[in-house]
Amino acid sequence: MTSWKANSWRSKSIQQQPNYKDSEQVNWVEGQLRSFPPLVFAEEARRLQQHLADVCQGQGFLLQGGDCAESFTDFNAPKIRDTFKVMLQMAVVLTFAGSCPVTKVARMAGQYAKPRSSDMETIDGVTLPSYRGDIINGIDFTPEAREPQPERMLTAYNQSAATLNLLRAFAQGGLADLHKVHKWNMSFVAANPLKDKYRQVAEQISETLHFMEVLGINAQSHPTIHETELFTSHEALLLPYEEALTRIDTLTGLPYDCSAHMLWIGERTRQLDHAHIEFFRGIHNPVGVKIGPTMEPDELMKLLDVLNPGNVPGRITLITRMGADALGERLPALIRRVQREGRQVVWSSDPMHGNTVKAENGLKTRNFDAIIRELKQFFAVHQAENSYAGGIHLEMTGQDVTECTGGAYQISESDLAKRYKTQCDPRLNGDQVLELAFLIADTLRDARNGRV
Ligand SMILES: O=C[C@H](O)[C@H](O)COP(=O)(O)O
Ligand SMILES: C=C(OP(=O)(O)O)C(=O)O
Ligand SMILES: [Mn+2]
Repeated sequence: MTSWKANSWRSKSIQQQPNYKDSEQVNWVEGQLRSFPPLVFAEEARRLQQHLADVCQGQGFLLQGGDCAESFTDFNAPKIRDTFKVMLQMAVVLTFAGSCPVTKVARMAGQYAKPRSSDMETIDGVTLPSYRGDIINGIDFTPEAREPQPERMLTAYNQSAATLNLLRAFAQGGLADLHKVHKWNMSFVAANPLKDKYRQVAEQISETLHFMEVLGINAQSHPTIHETELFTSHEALLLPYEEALTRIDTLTGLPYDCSAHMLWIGERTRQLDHAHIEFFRGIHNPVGVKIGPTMEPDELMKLLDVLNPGNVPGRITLITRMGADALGERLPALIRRVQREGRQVVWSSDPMHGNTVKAENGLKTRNFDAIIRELKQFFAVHQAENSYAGGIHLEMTGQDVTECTGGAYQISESDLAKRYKTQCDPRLNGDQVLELAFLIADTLRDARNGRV
């Protein structure tokens, strides 16, 4: 294999990139980004990889989630706070159910570039380039907005820095206090129409916290009760941006993409001989790979050979997004091959992207039951294959949007337009995503007990 450089992807074929008109402006923006400080520290990425290595061994669980696409305009503290809170609330339920540490990785502070099914969009007979995420072009349906603008990379950097700053403050400044998070969960259960379903787990957690208090385990004796650790991630789609934030770590001398702790490769850009795989093979961050229903075992092995030649645990997270109907048929062969060849991977389930449908009114949506069905099948298939189902990957927000149908509040297709705010794909709202955590609590507990 040829030697790797942060820019060696440039000699390969590439998918899903913008066509910038002004290449001098692109060069200038890249120069600016190269001169800016990294957003994360390589040591943090190694720490996340260690957590993921534990998940590989069945000693933890990965919770990854956030917007499909972050927005430049809908950017404010309550929005960041609400998603942060709901992730913590889910993590408490999953930690309790699985009796294992839950590693939290947000799709935040950098999730701005979107691959699209079609390069063009047509509305009422007018055809324009598709929206590709705020780091590339604007969502408004006008020729000006849809023109890719390189300076958007600078806004994305600045906004990522501000988001990360607030997340770090929330994580360490007291908002993450375990007792507080549990109180929010109790309020969620009390208000939910299906409260009887969720009450038992919530009460068991209350009893456990009370027991800990009695033993003197509190925030004074154990400061970790008062804080948490949250990592960031996004799809590293826009390679000029990712290249410019790739730095040599002074401690190890190795290249890390310092735009986030974890980066993933999308389903549409994982061609073995293309640019994204070339870029990813050289960075040392933990890496996710989206795996759709067409993936074959041979191809998966080749991908792992390139991305993780040393078979290092925690380096690779395989994020399956096959759809509730295809997963049962497609996943077992991949698991068997991974096991037969002794490959170290975290298996995570994205139950969102294989279950997208178009509602009658034309809005993209996903049904809550289909999402739960894919998740439950993911756990069942792993259990049947004696493999460890190590994580979930969700498009979600803490806010009260109406983008996915179903859940206890029975959002119907006709409700979708009420608060449909996503920039790209439909997200689970705060209530739906907590329900999901409570609903899979038993499944996770059984899966982990089956293994022990
Ligand atoms: O988030 C993922 C993709 O960008 C998204 O699912 C593509 O959506 P599209 O089919 O509307 O292009
Ligand atoms: C683009 C995404 O997913 P996928 O590559 O799996 O379609 C995404 O996670 O938003
Ligand atoms: Mn998406």
